[in-house]
Amino acid sequence: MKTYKIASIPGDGIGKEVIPECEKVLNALSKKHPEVAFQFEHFDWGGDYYRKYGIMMPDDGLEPLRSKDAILFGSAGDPKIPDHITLWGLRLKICQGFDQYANVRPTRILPGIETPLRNCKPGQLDWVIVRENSEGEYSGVGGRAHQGHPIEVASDMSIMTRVGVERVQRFAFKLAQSRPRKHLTVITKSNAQRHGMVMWDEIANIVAKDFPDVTWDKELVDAATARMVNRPESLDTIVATNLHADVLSDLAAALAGSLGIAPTANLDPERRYPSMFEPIHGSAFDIMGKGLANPIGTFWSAVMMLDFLGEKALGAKLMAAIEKVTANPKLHTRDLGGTAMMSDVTNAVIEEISK
Ligand SMILES: NC(=O)C1=CN([C@@H]2O[C@H](COP(=O)(O)OP(=O)(O)OC[C@H]3O[C@@H](n4cnc5c(N)ncnc54)[C@H](O)[C@@H]3O)[C@@H](O)[C@H]2O)C=CC1
Ligand SMILES: CC(=O)C(=O)O
Ligand SMILES: [K+]
Ligand SMILES: [Mn+2]
Repeated sequence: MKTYKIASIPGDGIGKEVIPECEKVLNALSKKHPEVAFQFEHFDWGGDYYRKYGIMMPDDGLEPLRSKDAILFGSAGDPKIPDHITLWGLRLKICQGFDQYANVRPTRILPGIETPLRNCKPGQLDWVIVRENSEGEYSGVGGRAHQGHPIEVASDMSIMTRVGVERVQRFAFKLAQSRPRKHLTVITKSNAQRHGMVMWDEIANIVAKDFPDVTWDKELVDAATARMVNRPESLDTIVATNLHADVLSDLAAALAGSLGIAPTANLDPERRYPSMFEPIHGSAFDIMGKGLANPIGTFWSAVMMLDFLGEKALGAKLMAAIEKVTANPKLHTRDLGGTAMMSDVTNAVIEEISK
């Protein structure tokens, strides 16, 4: 029997609701397939922890995570604490601390889900967005001076390193190569941002030479939004900066039906550190504590976790169960226009995997 050690960090808001549901689903999977087990260690980090100790997670909090096979994460964000404190104190501390530089965000229209795109057939929207996850606009470099005075100044510097850009592009080319279309779109803003983004374009030209079987094109990020809406079938694998891909992936999720469905993996592809799996959404202050959250994005993230752990068959089994459940409109949560509660969706997925 193989036992995977999983750090479970629900965090805040609906993260505290969807992560326990995901543990139930993984335990049900293990019950059906006893050759695999999950040993969860729980970490109560987040807004409540901050209210007690003044920090989102302990300063040496990466240590107990280091020995884990993977991290399951909910969301960082509390209505009563500034968003930059919660995000930097928890999620970014882990992503950057473990150099999880490749953030992978698949999007497709699952069975039974409606896209707001009038002319888009389900198979025409099948993307994987690779988000640079360690530097760029979210490097945290910058500062404020003259605070509160009329001459106040504030800056956020976007840091692009050759190593950082090349490694994420190489990862994206390789991912594109593994998909049937073998196509990559490199998204930048190299007309207006004339330094770092120009370097992105130059590096893409070099890395592309190592992937002769991958076709690729470039798109500026503003035009890319329109292309996602108007010609979804022209895209397949996408690579973009930390900020650009953050924005594009919420758009992608909405075009595929809901932010509540979309999964993500924060990967250290070299496996020096544990990787972290989470839904792309945040704490959803407007629905937290009501049992209304759609747990599918978290369950799909668990599929990505199983795949990364090498448990492809189990991942496929969970994905099939998810798709069986989305295909039934009676099991759609409110974000999908339905009336199902989060627990109805969880129970239905568990029922499917237990068959
Ligand atoms: N990875 C993380 O930890 C993230 C944290 N955040 C944090 O979350 C907090 C709220 O951020 P927002 O910008 O409002 O984004 P959000 O993703 O939490 O919510 C945006 C909208 O989508 C809906 N939504 C999101 N997930 C849903 C789900 N599973 N089921 C049904 N509806 C869902 C929400 O109800 C809301 O109307 C902030 O503190 C923000 O910094 C935001 C995004 C990611
Ligand atoms: C923080 C955020 O928006 C994200 O990780 O997507
Ligand atoms: K999240
Ligand atoms: Mn985001």
